[in-house]
Amino acid sequence: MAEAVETMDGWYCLHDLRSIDWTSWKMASSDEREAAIHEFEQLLSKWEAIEEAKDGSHAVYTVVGQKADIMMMFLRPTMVELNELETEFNKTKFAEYLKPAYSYVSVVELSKYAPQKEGVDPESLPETQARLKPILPKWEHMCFYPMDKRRQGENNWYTLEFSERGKMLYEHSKTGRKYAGRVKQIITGSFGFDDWEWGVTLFAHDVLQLKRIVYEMRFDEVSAKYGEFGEFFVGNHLPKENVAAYLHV
Ligand code: VOV
Repeated sequence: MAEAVETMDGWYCLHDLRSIDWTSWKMASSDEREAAIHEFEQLLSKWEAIEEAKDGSHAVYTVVGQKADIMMMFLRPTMVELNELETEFNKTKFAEYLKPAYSYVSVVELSKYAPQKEGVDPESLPETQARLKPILPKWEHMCFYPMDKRRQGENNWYTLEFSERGKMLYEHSKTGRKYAGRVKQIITGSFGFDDWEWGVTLFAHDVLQLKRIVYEMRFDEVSAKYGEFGEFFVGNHLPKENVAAYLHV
């Protein structure tokens, strides 16, 4: 039997994607629209204060293509807080004009494949804690997709020895490191939480870097042999000060 890797788990994560019902948004009076925008901006300010206090983080992006219009990513210390935040958002006026497009529940995850230093618990290190409870970058572009590791015939990730998986992930990390400063990745685990095994969230200033890293990684053994991918979503940063202009009709 192959051995499971130990994981370190951080903040809980919700990717919440909605489509805007532009018809009913346009039919609303301008007062109603203004009130809905104002209330949403206030909620964004509340989320900013939570981020400032390092009690969570969030990122809001518009989505390119027909799969959704807005993509929100939330991180919170507990699943309960994540649920409360979702419910609070659902009760807003703005949410009345939104239709669910996709959602994904997971938790920020780091695995202990790398050799551990004698007597040092990696989870106690401040740099590990910063990665488990990250403040999401507000870079220009974001891409999100869920993925699995294949369990088919010859290619079954879950029957490979620990050392073999570790070696492949080390090779994977070498490809990733080439993109340092250009792509920031947040890997979230979703075993038991959602339909896929991991969520992959990538941030970039230059959108082409997202295409390049995903393409280049296809040639890493771990992705080439074992990667299975769900739907991809890509979008552009929507800062609070641009919300009113984005929703203007
Ligand atoms: C942006 C760069 C980048 C870098 C530096 C990087 C590094 C690393 C390291 C060091 C490790 C292992 C330890 C840990 O930290 O968990 C991982 C782990 C993981 N990765 Fe990664 N990854 C990147 C980027 C990166 C991308 C773009 C993808 C999507 C793959 C693709 O084909 O579309 C990905 C996936 C994953 C997954 C699903 C895991 C968990 C695997 C498991 O079985 O547990 N990842 N990753």
